[in-house]
Amino acid sequence: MKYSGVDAWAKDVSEMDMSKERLSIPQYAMALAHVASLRSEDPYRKVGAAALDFDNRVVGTAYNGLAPGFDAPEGFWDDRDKRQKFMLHAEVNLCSLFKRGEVRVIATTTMPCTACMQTLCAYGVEEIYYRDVYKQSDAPEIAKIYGIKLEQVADYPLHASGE
Ligand SMILES: Nc1ccn([C@H]2C[C@H](O)[C@@H](COP(=O)(O)O)O2)c(=O)n1
Repeated sequence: MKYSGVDAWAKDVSEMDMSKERLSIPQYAMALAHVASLRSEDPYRKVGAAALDFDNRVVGTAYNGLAPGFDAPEGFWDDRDKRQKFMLHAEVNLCSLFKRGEVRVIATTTMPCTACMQTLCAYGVEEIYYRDVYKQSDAPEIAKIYGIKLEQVADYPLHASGE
């Protein structure tokens, strides 16, 4: 599949033979995560995440941002280093929606950071899909040692791999 934007995606979908073509579960979860990322208020990096249960039903979606109800003071967004410790990651916000053992699949538009990967392990998540690599993360090493599937998914409606 090749998508280069919402218009191209809409055209492709309208031309798809829906009786034969079907999104895979990772693509489905990533498309949901992508839409959630559009709600992020972080101008530097917008991250979305989606959770599916053991029947592939949607448990919820979330995105990175400030604690609910907190209004950023003037200049808050100007300094990435200063605001970093206050940002709630999409994956942590997602974990606030379920209990351990309720979710099998997570898709997140950015690879989980080390702390979020540890949290996802604690919640019993079995498969994690990410779109963008997050360089300062030990997620691949953590996934390997705990036997969690961690795979990149970059080709899905709204987004084409290589873009
Ligand atoms: N897996 C990730 C990586 C980052 N972020 C968020 C936290 C910040 O809001 C923004 C930028 O993060 P940083 O400055 O740490 O790169 O992205 C996130 O929600 N999930």
